[in-house]
Amino acid sequence: MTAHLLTGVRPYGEDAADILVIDGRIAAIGPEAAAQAPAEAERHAFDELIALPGLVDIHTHLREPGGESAETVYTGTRAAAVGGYTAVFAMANTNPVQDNAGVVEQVLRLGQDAGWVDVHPVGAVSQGLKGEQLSEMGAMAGSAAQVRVFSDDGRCVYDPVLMRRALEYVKSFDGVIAQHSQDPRLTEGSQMHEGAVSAELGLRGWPAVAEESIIARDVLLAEHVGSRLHVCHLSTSGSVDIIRWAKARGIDVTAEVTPHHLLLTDEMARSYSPLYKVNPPLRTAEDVEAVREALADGTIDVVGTDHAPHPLEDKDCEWQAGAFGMTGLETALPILIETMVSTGRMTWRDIARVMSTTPALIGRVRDQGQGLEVGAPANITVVDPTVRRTIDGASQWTHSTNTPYAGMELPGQVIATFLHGRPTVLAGAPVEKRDED
Ligand SMILES: NC(=O)N[C@@H](CC(=O)O)C(=O)O
Ligand SMILES: [Zn+2]
Ligand SMILES: [Zn+2]
Repeated sequence: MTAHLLTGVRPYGEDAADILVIDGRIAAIGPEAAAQAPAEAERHAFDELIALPGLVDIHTHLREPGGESAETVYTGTRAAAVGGYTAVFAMANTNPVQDNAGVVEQVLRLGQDAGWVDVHPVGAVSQGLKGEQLSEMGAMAGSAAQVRVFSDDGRCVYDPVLMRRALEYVKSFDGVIAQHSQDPRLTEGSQMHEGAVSAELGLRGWPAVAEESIIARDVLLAEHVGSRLHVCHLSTSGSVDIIRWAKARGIDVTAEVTPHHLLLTDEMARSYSPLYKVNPPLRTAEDVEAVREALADGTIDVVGTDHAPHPLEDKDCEWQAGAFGMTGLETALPILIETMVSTGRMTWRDIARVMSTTPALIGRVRDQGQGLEVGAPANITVVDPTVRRTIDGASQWTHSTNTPYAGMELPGQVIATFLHGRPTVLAGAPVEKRDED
């Protein structure tokens, strides 16, 4: 038997209550926890700290296989644990692409061997992400990886016929298509959000309509075939309006926003630093306000990090040559505290909903996101919201350093993470898996 007693902690930021964990499950919460704790239980004093259900990232790039110079499953999932995550959905744009049962099972195994978080591989929609032929979605769904989320992320499923077929196909196993909504024709050579700043800087613009037109098409397709659509990294005020309309109409759509689109604007491009180059691009202050409001009112369902590590040479260069993407697993919760909790827009229960419960539901994962309740799997994140830290790319646990928050002071630090009852992070640092685990 393994047992942990978390004392003095505040579930969801509410009244302090001890939590007893036995053999991977929450055995008791409240006054009875200490009384029921076996003598050998490991004790953790977490007075004044906040407990949340383990975070679930619906959108992570782990890069392995093929992109190990940026990240491996090991380093990426270790960064996830340090960020408070207990599960991640690993995007399919690896090399080889996660478009068949063999590759998704390889990523699943790498995740299990690393042991930092549960890794749920995402399957590609199209073979080789080429947007032509459907991938072996059924085989991936039936594989050991039990894939339910399918995405060509990094690329848009542009062909409406292919998109329709994909939406139809995943219905048979309750899957979902996670779309990277970007019209490729309207964004050829685009470098940053199309607006006053791009005009001033002389960088090719990326119009909001390139995102919004695809989302509008896709919600109508999802309605037509009666299937489930997830919109990745929504970034504009117009996209929020379309999702609000679609939900009011009863369309089965969920939407995601990234931490960076909740905090940063296209003004950052004035630095010409590719650290701020991301897909979709950073938008205007009005868009930031719209996505904050939409996350608070439930129009946007979840926060996905879109953690996109890149090797230094792809970011330490001029803007035009830089790669799109920024790391995010270790800064997501601090940014949510900064933008949504400290501002009074969301409670800790709301944070648990958008960063744990709903992402697990969208991905049809049963042993995550269940909340801090007796009998639930003991996936628990313990956070100190009062600490303020200056972010420094070199001291993060991800293998890459392309964080846009370097030098920025952000609130909150994850002190501990428990994955199915086993600590993966203690005192803010990762804990290696022991043989007896
Ligand atoms: N977000 C990004 O800017 N980049 C992602 C791809 C993606 O999420 O579209 C990547 O794989 O690097
Ligand atoms: Zn994308
Ligand atoms: Zn992505």
